[in-house]
Amino acid sequence: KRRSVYPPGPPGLPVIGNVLQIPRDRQWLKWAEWKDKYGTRGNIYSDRPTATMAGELVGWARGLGYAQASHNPRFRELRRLFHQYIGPRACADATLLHIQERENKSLLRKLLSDPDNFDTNARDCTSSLILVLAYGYPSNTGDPLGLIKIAQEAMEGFAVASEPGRWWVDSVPALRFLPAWLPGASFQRAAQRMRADLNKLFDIPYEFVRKEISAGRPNPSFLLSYLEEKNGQETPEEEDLVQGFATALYSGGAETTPSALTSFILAMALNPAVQDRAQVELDALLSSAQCSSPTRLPTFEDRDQLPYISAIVKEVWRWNPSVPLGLPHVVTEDDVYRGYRIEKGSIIWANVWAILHDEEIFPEPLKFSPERYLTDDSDRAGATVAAAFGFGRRICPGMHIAENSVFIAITTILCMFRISKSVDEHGKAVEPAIEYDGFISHPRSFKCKIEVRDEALKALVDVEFGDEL
Ligand code: HEM
Repeated sequence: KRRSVYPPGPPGLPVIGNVLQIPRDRQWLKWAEWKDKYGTRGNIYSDRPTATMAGELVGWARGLGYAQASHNPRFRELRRLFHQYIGPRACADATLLHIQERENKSLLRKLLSDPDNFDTNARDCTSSLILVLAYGYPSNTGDPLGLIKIAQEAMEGFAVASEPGRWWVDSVPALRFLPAWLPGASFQRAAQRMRADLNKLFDIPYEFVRKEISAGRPNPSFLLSYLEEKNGQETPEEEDLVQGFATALYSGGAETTPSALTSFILAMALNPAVQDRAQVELDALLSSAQCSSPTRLPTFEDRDQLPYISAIVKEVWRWNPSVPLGLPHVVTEDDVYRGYRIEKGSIIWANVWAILHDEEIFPEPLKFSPERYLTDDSDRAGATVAAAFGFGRRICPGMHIAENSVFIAITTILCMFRISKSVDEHGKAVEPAIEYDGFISHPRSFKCKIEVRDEALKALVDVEFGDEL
C-alpha cells in the first residue's frame, strides 16, 4: 500500500532501495533511461479515453487525436511524423515559411475583396494551407477536386461525433454491436454517413498525389516526401499511416487556427489602442524616409523586431484559448496527487481557460492586454500561455505551425487594414458581444469593419502576388 504513493521506478532491494543501481558518474544518463522506461507523471496522464462514436465507429482513431497511446506503435509513428514535418525545426525551415507567407497573401486578398466574410475567409485559407502542405494541392486553381468541401464535410462529422454527452454509445460501448437497421440504432446510420465522409478525406487527396506522381509532375508535399523516402516499397500499413497523418493535420488545424484569427479580429475591434500601438511598431519598421506607410509587407524575418505584435499573438492564445478544456486525458496507472488518490482509468480534463485566466498570473484576466508580456516579470505569464496547447505527451503537435500561421496573419492584417466596430444606420458604433460557441471555442458571429489603411497598400499585395500565385 505504501509503495503506491511513490512515483514509478526500478524495483530496489529491501532497506537499501535503489542505491546500488545509481551509477557513480553521469547519473543523468541512467535517470533519463529510467524516465523512458518507467514513465513520468506526464506519461501516465497521457492516454485518451476510448471515444466509441468519433474514434471507433466513425474512424477518427486512425488519426492522432483519438489514438490510444499505450501499446500503440501507430501513436508513436504519428507523433514522429508530426515532429518530422511540422516540429520546431521543420517550422523554422525557409521553404515552409515561404509557403506560409504565400498562402497568407491569399487571405489578405480575400479580406480586400470580401472583408465582411472574414470568418469564412480565414477558414478557407487555413484549409488551403493544409492541403498545400500535406498533398501539394495547389490553392490557386479553384479547387477542381472539391477537396475543401470534402475536408469540411469530414470535419463537420468530427465535430458532431465528438460532442460530449450526445451519443449513448459513448457511455455504453456495448451498443456499438447493434445493427444499423434497428430503430434505436440511428447512431449507427449517422456513424456510417460520417465514416463515408472521412474515408473520402483519407482516399481522394491521396489518390491525387498518386496520380500526380504517375504523371511525373508531383508538387512538393509531406506525402510526397514520405513516399519518396519509402522509394516505392511502402506497405499498405504505411500508406494508411501517412493518410492518417495528413488527416490528423486537418482535424487538428482546420478549426483551431480560424478560431484564433477570429478572436484576434474581435480583440482589435474592441481595443483600438492596442491596434494603434501595433501599427506604430509596424510602420516604424516597414516605412521609409520618403513614405510614412509600409513599403513592403512584413515577413517572418521581421518577427524579432516586432515584440509588441509577438505579445499580441500570446494574448490571443490566452484571451480566448481555442480549446478551452483541452482534450480529455485518461490515467493509465493509479497515482497519488497532493495526497489524493487518482485511480487508473480516471478521465482528466485540464481547464485551460481557468489556467489562462488565473488572476494571480494575469491581473484583469478578461482584459485583452499584450502589455502583460512586456514587463520585467513577464516570463511566468509567457510560459503559462503554453497551456493553450495542452500537456505532456499529448501536447499539440501543430503548435509551431499554428504560431507561424497566426503570427503572419496578424502582422500582415495589421499592416494592411484598420479593424473597427461596425456602425448602424444612424452612424452609431455597434458593440460586438464577447461570446463564444463550441468545444473548439469560436467567437459568435459578429460584424466589424475591415478597411484598407491606405489605398497604396493594395498595390503592395498585388505586386507581391505577381508571379507567385
Ligand atoms: C490555434 C491553434 C491551436 C491550438 C490552441 C491547439 C490546441 C491543442 C490542444 C489544447 C490539444 C490537446 C492537447 C492535450 O491533449 O493535452 C491539441 C491537440 C492536437 N492538435 Fe492542436 N492546437 C492548435 C492548432 C493545431 C494545428 C494547426 C494542428 C495541425 C496542423 C494541430 C494538431 C493537433 C493534433 C493532431 C492534436 C492531437 C495530439 C495527440 O492526441 O497526441 N493543432 N491541440
